[in-house]
Amino acid sequence: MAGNTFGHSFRITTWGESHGKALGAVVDGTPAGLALDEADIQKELDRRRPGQSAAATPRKEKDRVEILSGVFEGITTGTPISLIVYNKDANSSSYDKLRNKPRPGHADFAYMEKYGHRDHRGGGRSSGRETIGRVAAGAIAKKLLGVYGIEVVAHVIELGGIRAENIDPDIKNAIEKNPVRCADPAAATKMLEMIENMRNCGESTGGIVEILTTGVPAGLGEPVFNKIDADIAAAMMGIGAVKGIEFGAGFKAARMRGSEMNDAFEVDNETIKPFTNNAGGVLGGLTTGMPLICRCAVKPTPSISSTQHTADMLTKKEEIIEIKGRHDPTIPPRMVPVAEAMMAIVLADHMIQSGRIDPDSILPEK
Ligand SMILES: Cc1cc2nc3c(=O)[nH]c(=O)nc-3n(C[C@H](O)[C@H](O)[C@H](O)COP(=O)(O)O)c2cc1C
Ligand SMILES: C=C(O[C@@H]1CC(C(=O)O)=C[C@@H](OP(=O)(O)O)[C@H]1O)C(=O)O
Repeated sequence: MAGNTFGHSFRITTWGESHGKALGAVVDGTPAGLALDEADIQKELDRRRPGQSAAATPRKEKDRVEILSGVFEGITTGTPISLIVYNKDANSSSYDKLRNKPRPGHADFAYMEKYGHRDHRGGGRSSGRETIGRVAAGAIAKKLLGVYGIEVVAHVIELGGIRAENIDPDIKNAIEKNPVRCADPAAATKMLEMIENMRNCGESTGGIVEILTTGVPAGLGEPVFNKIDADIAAAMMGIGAVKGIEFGAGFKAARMRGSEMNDAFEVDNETIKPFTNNAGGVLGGLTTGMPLICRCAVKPTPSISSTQHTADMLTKKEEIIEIKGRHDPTIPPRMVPVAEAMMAIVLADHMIQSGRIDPDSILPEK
């Protein structure tokens, strides 16, 4: 399968570059009968778009989406859904000097080694702007999952070494109250100060994004290949700047005893369920019916304004660069809607693959 496409039964292809004419997605496999309009998709793109706060790149884009196909009279037809967002505020001049000088930590060098020719403006295809297509497609997946009571919420739990301690239980609303999308307001204030300090000294910072999914039925996934956790890991690792993923107790599990790690079972109203959720809602590649919990480690933004060593790929001479332009001082807050979208896409894919989507139940009542 080509590198621009993800999924099996619910399949997305993203296309476009950061400074090209437009970006978008083609979504294949949405069942017919789902109520869908541009507002459903715009709502998610508005959470992703740049230029909204001191925690994000100052590039100003409205990121207005148009649905080109696959929806008639506000209802999906089961045919490919094509989505487009035009670039309006690409400022490519700051990239002229970088054409042959790869930015350390970005994809410039690896793309040149693979293709020998690339759109260097704004990082081209390797830009975080590619996530427009993911978030637009994810909005459709979220709408579909909503019919079945499945909800995905992501939030920033660590940034620049500052950890969220007192997390508001109403994470979904709490994260919309601060630009770092952390559900602990005190930690969010410190994180914002940290971002500002880093920016002032030409630096950037990374962090951890947690993705929580509730309402997932037990038994979703496959037992050997296409394990649900393997598919989620591939989805999350496919987002730029993600360097690691863990489920439930995650890396801490390596230091736990079996008796601590195992989620013992209890019976509640004749329903068997585990007391605890160190497994993060997955055992044997299948969901357990407990909330799905995973976390992604996000590296610091590679484009920083401090001087850095690089080399000119034409002259083969060492060079010093100072990167100008508009960059995210940190990526985790911007990752939140993207990680939610990728989780929703994997779950919608598995719901469809396993025959759990009933076309009669998604058709809105007349
Ligand atoms: C939403 C989002 C926004 C990003 N913003 C920036 C940015 O402003 N500047 C930058 O240099 N990298 C940014 N990145 C990271 C690069 O896209 C990423 O590091 C690059 O593609 C190399 O991929 P890798 O880090 O996964 O190896 C962003 C990534 C995402 C997902
Ligand atoms: C514009 C967005 O983020 C961009 C992600 C990005 C990168 O290298 O990933 C680099 C910057 O883009 P440019 O240099 O083209 O202005 C960011 O502003 C966006 O997410 O919409």
